[in-house]
Amino acid sequence: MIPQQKPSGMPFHRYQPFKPVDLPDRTWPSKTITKAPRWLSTDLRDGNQALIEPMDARRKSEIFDLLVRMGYKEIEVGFPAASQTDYDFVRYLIEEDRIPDDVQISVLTQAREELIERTVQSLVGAKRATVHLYNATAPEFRRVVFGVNREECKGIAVEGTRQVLKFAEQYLGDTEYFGYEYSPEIFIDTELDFALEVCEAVMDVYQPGPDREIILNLPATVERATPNVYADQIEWMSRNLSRREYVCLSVHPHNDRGTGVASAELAVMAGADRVEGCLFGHGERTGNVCLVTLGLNLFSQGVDPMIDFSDIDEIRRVVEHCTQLPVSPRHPYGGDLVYTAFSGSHQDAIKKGFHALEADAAAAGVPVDEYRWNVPYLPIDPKDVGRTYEAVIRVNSQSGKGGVSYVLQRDYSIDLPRRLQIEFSRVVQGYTDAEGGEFSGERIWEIFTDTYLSEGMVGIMAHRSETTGDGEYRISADVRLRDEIREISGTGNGPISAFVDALAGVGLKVRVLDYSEHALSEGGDARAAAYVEAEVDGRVLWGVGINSNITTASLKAVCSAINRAQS
Ligand SMILES: CC(=O)SCCNC(=O)CCNC(=O)[C@H](O)C(C)(C)COP(=O)(O)OP(=O)(O)OC[C@H]1O[C@@H](n2cnc3c(N)ncnc32)[C@H](O)[C@@H]1OP(=O)(O)O
Ligand SMILES: CC(C)C(=O)C(=O)O
Repeated sequence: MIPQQKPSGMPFHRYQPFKPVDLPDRTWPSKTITKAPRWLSTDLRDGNQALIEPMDARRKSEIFDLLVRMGYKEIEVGFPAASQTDYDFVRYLIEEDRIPDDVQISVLTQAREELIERTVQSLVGAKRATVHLYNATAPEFRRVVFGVNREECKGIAVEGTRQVLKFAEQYLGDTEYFGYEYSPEIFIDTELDFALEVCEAVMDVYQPGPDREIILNLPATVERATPNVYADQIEWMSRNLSRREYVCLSVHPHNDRGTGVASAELAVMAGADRVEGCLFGHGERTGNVCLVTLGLNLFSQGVDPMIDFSDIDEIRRVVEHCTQLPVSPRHPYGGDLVYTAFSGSHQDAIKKGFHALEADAAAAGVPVDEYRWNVPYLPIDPKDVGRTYEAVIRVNSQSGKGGVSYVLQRDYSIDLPRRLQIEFSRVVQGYTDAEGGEFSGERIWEIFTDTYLSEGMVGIMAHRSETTGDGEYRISADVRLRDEIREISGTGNGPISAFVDALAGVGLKVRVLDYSEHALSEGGDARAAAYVEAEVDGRVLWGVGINSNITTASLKAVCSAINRAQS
């Protein structure tokens, strides 16, 4: 019988389901995203206002330069009326000429005259600048926070817009491109007809038109609905807004339900032209939508994100340094562990995937770095974001033969035959079970050498051989047998069988079942590895030999199998 879940006792009756939007002819579910939306980074504003220690000018400047290097063209640089630090930072960017000509900075303000004036003043001398005005429009905010009715709430937005225009005219005569953005804050909880009414009223004042776009930004200030509801809201607004061709419809998802990325993506499918967010999802509470995830999600679908993520670790380092908050090791695309497989079946598939990729690329005559990426468990090639393959396969107690052998091959050029992989991974498993934690390449190599390459009962000191006229192979060898050096000789159809014959003469019975060898390196000091599967005293096990002489390597491998049988 299937176990029955029990009521949790949690006070869920205190919460109400979010009301869906009545939009039966919604079109977004059948859309796909084929080009990057316009991005706005609000790392220096929404991201900054939620830090334990807001960034100082130096840290803000580092983030700004990073965003510019990455290719962001719209950057919200602060809330200048909030603090002297924010104000001074905007002044610094302008006065020190730190803003490239093709970058539009923006600044946020409440709809309060004295704040708007100071905000606009902060922009004097900027070539391109946007003032972003907001006021909360949701019913609960109208009632509790502002104590206003719908008309009065709309009036705040309208009056604020007028004041922005007035002060822009007064202070920003030299600005080459002045932009205006309006956000009905808490849009997600605002009645759609009212959100539309406020946006229309704001547009009536601003008068968008050719070369005079207005950005209407519809924030999921607190993410409270499933992403499909947000998408319906955006599609509804997109369909019903007048002057749509002059409106840049922007979204600003937060991540309270953990679905900020999905909300942004569905919103773009629903008609949003622009997305506001922060690198690695910084921002109020659970954060703003993560721009890294959104960008690289597009990349993974073959769409140019129009942002350069090719050095993800550098991006992460700067963000961690400036925000003084760590990025989770599991963070999509940028976390330490996100291109790593510890578990055996994943490692096996990845290893096979890499081989197949190389073979397919070679067959197609295309460099592997250019070939269509398709490796199991890795949505993108870690190299495309500046990672190496070093950390792709790491070994712990969950790992199987694929992982262990991959690490040996990657770090030591050791290419174990399949049955030896199985045998050795059981050896490693014994250690990982006993010791716990992750095993580095060095540790695995140490176990490998202890297991297969260390001295034992028998060792080969020297050997001489000749081939007789009828193709028989004769060997005589000096072997160390326990503490004695003995000269032994034997014949066979090759060095291994002749050596096995010689060993039989001193009572060591070995039956060789399988053999393989490969070069470990190229050039004058080339070494080879030999692998022998042998039956010794009724046990079947592998031996390994490494030497610059391939015959010596194979005789060592026979000795290694005998020694292992004794242990
Ligand atoms: C969703 C968002 O992220 S919005 C951005 C939020 N970011 C910030 O608030 C950071 C910067 N803010 C600040 O530093 C301060 O709030 C300041 C300097 C702007 C204003 O400070 P204060 O004047 O002390 O006001 P306070 O912070 O208490 O803000 C609340 C007041 O502003 C009013 N208010 C809040 N938002 C708005 C708005 N968008 N438009 C008009 N008035 C607003 C409130 O109704 C309240 O008014 P009341 O005092 O008459 O009740
Ligand atoms: C000011 C607006 C855009 C905001 O930050 C929010 O609603 O989250």
